[in-house]
Amino acid sequence: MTDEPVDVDHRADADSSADGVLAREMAVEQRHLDRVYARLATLRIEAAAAERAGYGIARVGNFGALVERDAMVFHAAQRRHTLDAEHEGLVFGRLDRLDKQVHYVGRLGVRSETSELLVIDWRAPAAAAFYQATPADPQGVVRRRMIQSSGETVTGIADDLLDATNAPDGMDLVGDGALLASLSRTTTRGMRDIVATIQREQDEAIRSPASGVTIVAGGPGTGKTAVALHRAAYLLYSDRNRFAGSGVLVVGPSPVFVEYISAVLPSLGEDAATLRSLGGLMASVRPTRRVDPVALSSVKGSLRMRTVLDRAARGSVPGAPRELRLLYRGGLLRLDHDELEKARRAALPKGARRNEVRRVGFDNIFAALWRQAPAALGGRLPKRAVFEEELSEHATFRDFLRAWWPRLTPLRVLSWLSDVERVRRCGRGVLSDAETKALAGSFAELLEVGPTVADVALLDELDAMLGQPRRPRKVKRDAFQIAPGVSEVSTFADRQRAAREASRQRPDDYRDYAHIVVDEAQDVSPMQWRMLGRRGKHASWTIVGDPAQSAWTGDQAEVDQAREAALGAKRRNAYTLSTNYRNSAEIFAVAAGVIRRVAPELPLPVAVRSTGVAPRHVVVAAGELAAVVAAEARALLGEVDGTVGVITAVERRDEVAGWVAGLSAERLQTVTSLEAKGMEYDATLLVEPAQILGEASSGARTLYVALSRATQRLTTVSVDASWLPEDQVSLQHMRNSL
Ligand SMILES: Nc1ncnc2c1ncn2[C@@H]1O[C@H](COP(=O)(O)OP(=O)(O)OP(=O)(O)O)[C@@H](O)[C@H]1O
Repeated sequence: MTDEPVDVDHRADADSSADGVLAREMAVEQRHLDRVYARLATLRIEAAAAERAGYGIARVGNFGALVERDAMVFHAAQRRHTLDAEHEGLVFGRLDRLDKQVHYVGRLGVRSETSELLVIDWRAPAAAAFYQATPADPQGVVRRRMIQSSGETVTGIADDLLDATNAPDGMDLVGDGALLASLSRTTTRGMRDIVATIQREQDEAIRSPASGVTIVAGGPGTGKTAVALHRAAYLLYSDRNRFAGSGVLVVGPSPVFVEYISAVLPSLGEDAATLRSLGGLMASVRPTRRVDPVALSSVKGSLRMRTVLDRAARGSVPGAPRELRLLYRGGLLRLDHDELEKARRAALPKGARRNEVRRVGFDNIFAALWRQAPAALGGRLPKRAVFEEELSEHATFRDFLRAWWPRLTPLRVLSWLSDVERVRRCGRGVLSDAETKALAGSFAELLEVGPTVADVALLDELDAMLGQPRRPRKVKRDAFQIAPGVSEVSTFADRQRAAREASRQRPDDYRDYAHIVVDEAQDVSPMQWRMLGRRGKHASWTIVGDPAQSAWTGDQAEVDQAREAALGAKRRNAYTLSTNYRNSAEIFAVAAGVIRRVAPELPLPVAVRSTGVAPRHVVVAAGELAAVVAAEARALLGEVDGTVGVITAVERRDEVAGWVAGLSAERLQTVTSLEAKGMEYDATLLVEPAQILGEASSGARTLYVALSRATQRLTTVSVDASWLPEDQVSLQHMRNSL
């Protein structure tokens, strides 16, 4: 990499007023941007042509040509891919270094036709100083400049002087902080990348070592999700073969959340990561919106369910034949219930997978029948091979085997647990009476209504316990067969291409990810950790979460145990984020008041932005709730340009959604307190917060989440105002009639 200085223009005789300096500096940056975009246009044309030509060379097929093709196709394909990505804000930073070099930082690296470095990719080591340098530790940077642009036009610049002693004469400083400007912008439906304003503590977590387990903690709005996504992009950049080849899986709490974050990686030019919600990890299962009560989902998430499921998976099949009676060669062959049970148990030693040892069960039946055949058949007894062959073709016998040891699906086994007596048998010693009844009741709805999110981890566990029926093996495709007759494993371009191909061709139940990012990790249950662990046996991990926002009401020791088992003995790298970039200070004060009541010692992040607008707490009579909620939602839509989130207790969601139906569908979303996890809106309207508080023993933490979703406006509407922190009571607006 050459670090030649690029064209810098400091004209001493120019206008020295603030506006004059700003205009001059913006013109300097505009000239650079023009150069970059012109170069980009050429590169785009060249890339398309080079790729076509490169594959033309490949068809010639000799070794020298392949090497040449390698270079051409690699650069061309990579370029075309990145050049086609979104380029708004392509160049967003500039570093003036002590050694007089000037580096521009942007979404991708761009060189001039003479290999001069016009832009450094933000993920490259040379760009790290843009995020990490401070006046206390300038890292060789004299001035850091943020460049804002719209399309291809520079719209603003903002400077930090990092090394005043070494600043050259005539170095101008302009602008206000770009971070605060970016925080005050309007929220759209999707999350946006923060590549231009990543802060130092965030950058350290993003660039944490690729191997091992990176753990990022921090309160609401500290950028944990943003860090997790930028880290995925960083890993894909730093070792594309490994991470794009075997895949990066990003897991979030809900489909609403996954939709919210889905645009961030593509905006960074990365589309190789797989995004899934916790309920969407099994390709064959789609959970419904049915939600388990918090206490029940803690039972379903508990490791105790392993015992229950294991017993269910190994138990007898409901409705299976209790005896076998077979007329064969004029004799009666008969196995009673005890003999059938013996054959089943002998085929299922501990750890055996039922679908995989089906053949052993069948063999046991043949053996038991053969033992009694001499007595039943006398002189008509054939040789054993003939006996087995004839039985295998005997229709009644085949029907019996199918009914006695069917191929089982996880859904079928779980639905057996709708029978309360079976749950009692399978749960002996691990489930209370109340838990037994609640589980059976919930599984009764499984076949009719569909599984809940917590059921998915149970189905996945059963899938692992039951195993796959044996299937003929498919011929394995050679990932490095790049074209018919052209096969090689040694060139970078091929690996690159194979990696991209691999991500497209990954099977639905793919499990061998190179890296797994888990967001909102505080809400992952022990059974869900096991489900994640099965998908990353050889993976490195990024775990992002905030224990204070957890809705888990079960045994914390179980969570720790399951999580440690999933992550394995890999090295841990821990980071803590301390600034809340989302909430205005006024809004976060309400959330802080709620969490302080249950966790007075908890370190809380600092909200850096103040809007001067106090949250609005409206107290109404029960009969007025619907009308006031609709009126307040309408008011918020008028006050902010962006999104409004209406947040309710789980059981009220549909009712409240009905109250605000008809208001802006693009800008307003009604979500439950649990769906609100990780989300962000310009304004939020909390309906009856006391009900969220009372939903479960984790109610205060869930209310803390709900109260910390808004960037600009927070309104609460309560019939029961007892939840209000004391310092907020004076702000409440009593309202008895409309
Ligand atoms: N360095 C930054 N520059 C600009 N915006 C930022 C920065 N860091 C975070 N943000 C913004 O702050 C908001 C909160 O970030 P994010 O959702 O990642 O926080 P979080 O820690 O995951 O929050 P929570 O735990 O509450 O879900 C987002 O809008 C994000 O874009």
